[in-house]
Amino acid sequence: MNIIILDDYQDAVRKLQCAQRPELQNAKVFTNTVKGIGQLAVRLKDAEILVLIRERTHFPKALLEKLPRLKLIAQTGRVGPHIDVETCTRLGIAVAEGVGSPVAPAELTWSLIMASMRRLPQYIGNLKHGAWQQSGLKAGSMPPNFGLGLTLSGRTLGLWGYGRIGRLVAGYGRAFGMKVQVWGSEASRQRAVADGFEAAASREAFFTDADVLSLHLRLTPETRGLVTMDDLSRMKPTALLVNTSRAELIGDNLLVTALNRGRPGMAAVDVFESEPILQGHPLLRLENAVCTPHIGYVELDSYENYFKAAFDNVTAYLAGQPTHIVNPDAFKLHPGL
Ligand SMILES: NC(=O)C1=CN([C@@H]2O[C@H](COP(=O)(O)OP(=O)(O)OC[C@H]3O[C@@H](n4cnc5c(N)ncnc54)[C@H](O)[C@@H]3O)[C@@H](O)[C@H]2O)C=CC1
Ligand SMILES: O=C(O)C(=O)COP(=O)(O)O
Repeated sequence: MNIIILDDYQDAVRKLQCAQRPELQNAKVFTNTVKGIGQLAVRLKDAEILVLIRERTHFPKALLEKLPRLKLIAQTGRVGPHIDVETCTRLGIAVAEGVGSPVAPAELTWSLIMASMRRLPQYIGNLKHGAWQQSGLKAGSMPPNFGLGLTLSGRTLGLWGYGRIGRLVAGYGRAFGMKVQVWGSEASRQRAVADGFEAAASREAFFTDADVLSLHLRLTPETRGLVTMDDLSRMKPTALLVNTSRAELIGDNLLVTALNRGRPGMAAVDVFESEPILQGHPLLRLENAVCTPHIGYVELDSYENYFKAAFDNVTAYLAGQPTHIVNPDAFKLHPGL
């Protein structure tokens, strides 16, 4: 089988020692992302199995129809709107998802919360340049009171979304003595209440009350642009907004405008509308923004469970026992694989 692995710019394949899986030994690995349909069609024309590392390459109908040999797309993580699954089913292309553990992204969220609330990136950066700032950061162009961090205990942690990651983040918040308030769908709020957390009384109260507000939703047509300027302008000038989910829930420009206005006072983000972001991106220039390069799953345990899950799906498919297929009807075209 002709196997192509796309977008491995975190070197997951080598780190997983895929070379030791005989079935993947001859797989062609691309580390750079190509976006145009024409270029992709050339790159992928012989592919029978495609492994997608994350979701950087999109597979709309126009591209899928140009890949006549394709039988399987195996994706790290959940299959999102970047793959036209309906077209895949019609063309007999099976799509498999490889779900990882929510622990690593939940822990990254907490790393960002703790680092940001105590201004660690700023202190560490300044100390490297010789500034011993034991009595707080110098105000400079930063919002008032930004120079002193805040403790978490007794403060309010607002979580929009209570899925696999949100739920873990809530539990860690409880361990820090925070008051956890959940907003989101009725079902999410009910699950949070069943776990002993509070549901926010209203969307307005959710944004007004939070000292730390973190988003844990999936990006869908309904959640794109979900957070508005109205929401952000209700936030406290001392509050921290965290986004490890998807940039499009807010939009980079809106967030930059809100941070420039000082509500919220600070943001910590792992996700951007276009990745990798370019040097000079406005969020990188803001003193009250802490940015990481989409590293929710970038740590050893995840490489072993998250990326491995996608490769296991390829191995199972090749062994004639496909696993984690989201569109089993695709097999109607190729009953014997
Ligand atoms: N920065 C990074 O590297 C990573 C980012 N992510 C992102 O984090 C976000 C959250 O991911 P997860 O927590 O795994 O998503 P999830 O699918 O578990 O939850 C997402 C949403 O679905 C709702 N939901 C989940 N189960 C439900 C149920 N049984 N009933 C009703 N509603 C339910 C949740 O309340 C939440 O609003 C996503 O946007 C994901 O793409 C995930 C992993 C790594
Ligand atoms: O890698 C990411 O950023 C993801 O969002 C993957 O999360 P998922 O495994 O799709 O829930």
